[in-house]
Amino acid sequence: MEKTIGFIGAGNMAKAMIGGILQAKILPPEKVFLSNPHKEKLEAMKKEFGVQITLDNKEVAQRADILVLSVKPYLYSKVIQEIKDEIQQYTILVNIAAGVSIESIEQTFAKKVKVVRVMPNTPAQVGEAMSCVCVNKEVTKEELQEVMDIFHSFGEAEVIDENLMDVATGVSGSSPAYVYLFIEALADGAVLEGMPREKAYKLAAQAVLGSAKMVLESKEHPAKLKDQVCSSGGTTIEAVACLEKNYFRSTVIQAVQTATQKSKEMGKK
Ligand SMILES: NC(=O)C1=CN([C@@H]2O[C@H](COP(=O)(O)OP(=O)(O)OC[C@H]3O[C@@H](n4cnc5c(N)ncnc54)[C@H](O)[C@@H]3O)[C@@H](O)[C@H]2O)C=CC1
Ligand SMILES: O=C(O)[C@@H]1CCC=N1
Repeated sequence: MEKTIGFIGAGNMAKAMIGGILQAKILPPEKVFLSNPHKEKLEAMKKEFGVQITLDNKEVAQRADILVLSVKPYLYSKVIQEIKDEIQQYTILVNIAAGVSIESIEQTFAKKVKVVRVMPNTPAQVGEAMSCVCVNKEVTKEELQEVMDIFHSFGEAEVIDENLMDVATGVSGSSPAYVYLFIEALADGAVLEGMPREKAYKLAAQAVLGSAKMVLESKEHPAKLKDQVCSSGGTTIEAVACLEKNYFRSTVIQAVQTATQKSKEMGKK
């Protein structure tokens, strides 16, 4: 890719995306720019990835053709005020913040600006992200394709309507955390029954990975795949009954709803 990419904010999501981009070799580290107020954080990222670092957000805004605002949502308007005069007509601004709408960004700029809103997730770091993408009308089809190429380089990416961004946050942006809780709990159960912890994490994580792959590749309904595991009068149905009795699915449904509502609330502020 000819373009440069910049990240303002060197936190978890920037690290995951940079890791994914460099692993996929879609851009060399010299074309990746990164700013953050903490020198140590930047130096650690330089050491790990070889990217270009600076304490100056404006410098990244000047040098990036595609500029990812990877700061917390509440810092968006402050950072935009700081960099808005550095943005070129051709700069594509990528908004990855939970609850921050395209319209609110357009209003902060008070001039025409190309905005891509994305909800990625941290498995970007290992090339297995799920990113949901929408754009404003200033972004051309070719520019959307370039942005999609970046997000496809470290996982799956899909264009969705902006009104689905809050629920996309609930079901995929936030959900790696729920899955890690599940893996941790699976492993704790195994440790309780006497398995060494490291082995328990491996077994639990591989079971989750394999099951997810089955859903994606077989295209079967998850309930059918579940039925294939549950032998009549066997071990699994005992565990499934226990999960049902303790509101497992209902709790997960409520968790997705809660994250979605929170994203909506954040958008109203
Ligand atoms: N962590 C995740 O799984 C996901 C996060 N997001 C979004 O990504 C954005 C970043 O989230 P995280 O990386 O998790 O947060 P984080 O807290 O890990 O990273 C934010 C970084 O911004 C830096 N920062 C603070 N003030 C700054 C300023 N004025 N200029 C430049 N940098 C500044 C902080 O030092 C920190 O390194 C958020 O808007 C979040 O909603 C979206 C999808 C998933
Ligand atoms: O917790 C958050 O607000 C961010 C957005 C999705 C994942 N992390």
